[in-house]
Amino acid sequence: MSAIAPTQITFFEFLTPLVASGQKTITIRDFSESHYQPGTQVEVYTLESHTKVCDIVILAVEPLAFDDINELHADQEGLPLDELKHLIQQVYPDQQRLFMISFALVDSKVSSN
Ligand SMILES: CC(=O)Nc1ccn([C@H]2C[C@H](O)[C@@H](CO)O2)c(=O)n1
Repeated sequence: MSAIAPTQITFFEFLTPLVASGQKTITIRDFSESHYQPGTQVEVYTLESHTKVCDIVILAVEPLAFDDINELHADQEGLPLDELKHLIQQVYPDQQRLFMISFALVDSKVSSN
């Protein structure tokens, strides 16, 4: 039996401009936050104030070991590699088994035609 896919995701507020601008295209989470389904649309909220930021569509969810996080991941996260690894160690201490969630920004602009 498959679990119901989540329809919301939170990011630290300081990271949400990167998500809303389309610069951040992945996030690395632990197993408990890995149950997103490719093809689903997900609402993005700030963690601190639960303010809606934008919508994204999930492209893929893939396992990623902490030790395999590299410059390409940092580029996709919009963060320097050392900062990204430090942040992940703070959020998920001593967790080697992580998941890379790839996503695309949903354009919220409505055509006037
Ligand atoms: C509950 C919650 O919002 N947790 C997280 C976990 C991670 N992030 C960010 C930090 C890094 O940029 C990547 C990789 O973990 O995702 C986050 O914003 N919120």
